Amino acid sequence: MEISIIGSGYVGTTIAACFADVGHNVVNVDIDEEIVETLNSGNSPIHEPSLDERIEEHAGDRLRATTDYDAILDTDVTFLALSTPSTDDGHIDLSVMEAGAKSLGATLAEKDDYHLVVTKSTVVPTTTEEVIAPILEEHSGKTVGEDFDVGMNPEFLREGSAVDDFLDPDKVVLGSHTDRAAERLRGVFDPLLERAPDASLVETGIREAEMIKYANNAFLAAKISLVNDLANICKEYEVDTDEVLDAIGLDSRIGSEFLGAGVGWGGSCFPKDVAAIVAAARDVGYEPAMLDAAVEVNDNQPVRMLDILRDHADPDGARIAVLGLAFKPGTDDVRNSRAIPLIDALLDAGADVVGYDPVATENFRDKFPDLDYADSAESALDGADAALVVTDWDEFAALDDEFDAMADAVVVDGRNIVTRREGIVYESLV
Ligand SMILES: NC(=O)C1=CN([C@@H]2O[C@H](COP(=O)(O)OP(=O)(O)OC[C@H]3O[C@@H](n4cnc5c(N)ncnc54)[C@H](O)[C@@H]3O)[C@@H](O)[C@H]2O)C=CC1
Ligand SMILES: O=C(O)[C@H]1O[C@H](OP(=O)(O)OP(=O)(O)OC[C@H]2O[C@@H](n3ccc(=O)[nH]c3=O)[C@H](O)[C@@H]2O)[C@H](O)[C@@H](O)[C@@H]1O
Repeated sequence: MEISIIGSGYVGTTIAACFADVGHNVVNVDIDEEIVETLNSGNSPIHEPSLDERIEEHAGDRLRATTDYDAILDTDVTFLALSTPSTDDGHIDLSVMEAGAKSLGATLAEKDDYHLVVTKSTVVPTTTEEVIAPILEEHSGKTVGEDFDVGMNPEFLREGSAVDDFLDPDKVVLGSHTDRAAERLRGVFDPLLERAPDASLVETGIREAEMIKYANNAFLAAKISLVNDLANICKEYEVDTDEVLDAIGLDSRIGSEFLGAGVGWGGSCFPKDVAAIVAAARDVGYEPAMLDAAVEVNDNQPVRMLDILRDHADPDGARIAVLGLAFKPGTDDVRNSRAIPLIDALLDAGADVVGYDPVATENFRDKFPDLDYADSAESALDGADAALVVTDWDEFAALDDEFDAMADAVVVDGRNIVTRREGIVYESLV
């Protein structure tokens, strides 16, 4: 099938390379010329395991990129993979989606045959039908349901394992309203589903598909917050948190994944998506008490971590090593990293902070240009009065003698990964 993808960021690039991999011809349309050039030269504009090889293999053949929306005219289906950030009050910001839909609509005016437009981005229920479709109609002069259809296909990939997650998903969710749209969407995913026989296919309505994405992310974020709530109680009662969580994970109704207690969830999606669905709920007069609580628990984990630090060291004037700046291991992404509220609070308290991360230092430097950065965990710890472990990188779990070089070997572990031993004052957050 001929597929066009608008937006070649994290999601657009990954799905383009993977669609090419399963045999489709794919064109990425992005306004960023550098991204387009990078893709056309066979390289990946983002860091993601096994993406480079796929782009190198398919670029110039089944995969190409352009800044020209006219490329859409030769395709059967267009995916909108544009960013959907938050406004200051937490609502979804649709301005990028609206701009993309306008350009797409104007291009579709020139298309003679039927076309399918699929929202891949995470959008609140009704957006595809009540925002995107009317823009497409206005700018193309065509009628939805007659000349073209809209659909919704939420994405569940994770950063750091995006290619594997996309090619071997738990489920594929296809939202549509007409048989014609459903059939074309199935045609896109058939070759992928043949290669991933364990994946479930969920065919549903458009607003259901939109809500499934939020329900998925909100459930996972709330699961971590509930785990953290329980872990905080464990700590107060001096109960071994790991033993409790391992045991509850054996109940198949609970499951053992996403039970990692600690300093909480960050990243480019959980915080903005939970905020967006909470704001959308309030817009229709519903108070989402569970989701509010999930956010409150998450916001409070860094505060608890600093309280624990204060039990052992006064941050004022102290040199504090922060180990881990990425929002999770395996990525250089620092968006909404838990390190941000922690470092803000440490600086407010008068601490002299030194940060270290195996790969995310440069991205963090953009946010905190004046911070002191170390080029290894060892040098961050050298002479420090205390250390906070914020990201669960394997190399932090392996630290040992390096703690002996600290002025005071106080370690507060926000991810429960450091091995407790003689000679260090060790306290885990949970
Ligand atoms: N990043 C992730 O891990 C996941 C993201 N999502 C959702 O997917 C959507 C896209 O997210 P990302 O790929 O992370 O965004 P991104 O910000 O990485 O990429 C967006 C791309 O769109 C391009 N762009 C902006 N305006 C444009 C226009 N008018 N025409 C053409 N291109 C334009 C930008 O240059 C950029 O390359 C969001 O709704 C996000 O919530 C869903 C699952 C996973
Ligand atoms: O919508 C999205 O963009 C994506 O958001 C998350 O993926 P991602 O943000 O890449 O990373 P996760 O592995 O889910 O981790 C998110 C945050 O939760 C934290 N986390 C995760 C798991 C856990 O057990 N405990 C925990 O604190 C991580 O440290 C991280 O800060 C979802 O897992 C994806 O399914 C979804 O597609």
